Amino acid sequence: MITLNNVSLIYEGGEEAALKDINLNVDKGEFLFIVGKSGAGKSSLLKLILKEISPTYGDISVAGYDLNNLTNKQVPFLRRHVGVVFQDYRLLENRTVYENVAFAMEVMQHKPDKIHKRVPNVLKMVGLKDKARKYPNQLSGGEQQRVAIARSIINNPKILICDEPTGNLDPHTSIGIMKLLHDINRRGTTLLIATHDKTIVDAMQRRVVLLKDGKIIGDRKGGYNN
Ligand SMILES: Nc1ncnc2c1ncn2[C@@H]1O[C@H](COP(=O)(O)OP(=O)(O)OP(=O)(O)O)[C@@H](O)[C@H]1O
Repeated sequence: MITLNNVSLIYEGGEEAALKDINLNVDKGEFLFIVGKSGAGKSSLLKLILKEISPTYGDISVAGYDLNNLTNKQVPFLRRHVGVVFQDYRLLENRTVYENVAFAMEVMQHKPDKIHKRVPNVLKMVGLKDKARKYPNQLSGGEQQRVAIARSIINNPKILICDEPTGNLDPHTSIGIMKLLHDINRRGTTLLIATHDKTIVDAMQRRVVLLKDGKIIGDRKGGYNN
């Protein structure tokens, strides 16, 4: 589902490579944590997979797309297959929970009756059925993150990428969010989570890729320190 072959990334003006000779293969349906200290290269790796940036060297393929040969016009086709969740939720403040999630279907030009059917189902799945008419500032951080997750999966992506999804949440709320992501993974979505959060990595006991100074120095199943 995702393959990186000998990928290196040097930012413009950067002295050292942010990622160095990365080889990574993620199969369909996998659940993967990417961990490492601040500056290790986690966000850069996710940005490469989303084609927000391009590698200096190496090949990347995502959901069947060869990213080196993808034109700017084709990037939206890749993004249809890849949902994203950020630490800071990035919700539209002047739209309700329902509207935030529906908007992601509207931009994909789904028909209104399909939107009216699917949005309540996904809100129910993330535990927000009763909050559909609320605005983001009327919700807790955990609830806002659930809206962001609902929005990220509303178009059934093959891959879900999360950058520090529990970064702003307390431990109890974080575990709730992880259970939801686990559920989404069990339904078949390939899941990549970049995180510092040792508690959730230890709790889940899944594949953990450890980055240090832009290199993969560990790749095995278990807790944060394995
Ligand atoms: N736009 C940029 N231009 C130049 N250098 C960058 C840029 N973005 C990141 N870097 C550098 O690349 C390296 C990796 O950064 P990256 O953000 O991928 O790390 P990270 O592991 O996600 O860190 P954090 O956990 O703090 O988010 C760092 O040395 C960083 O300073």
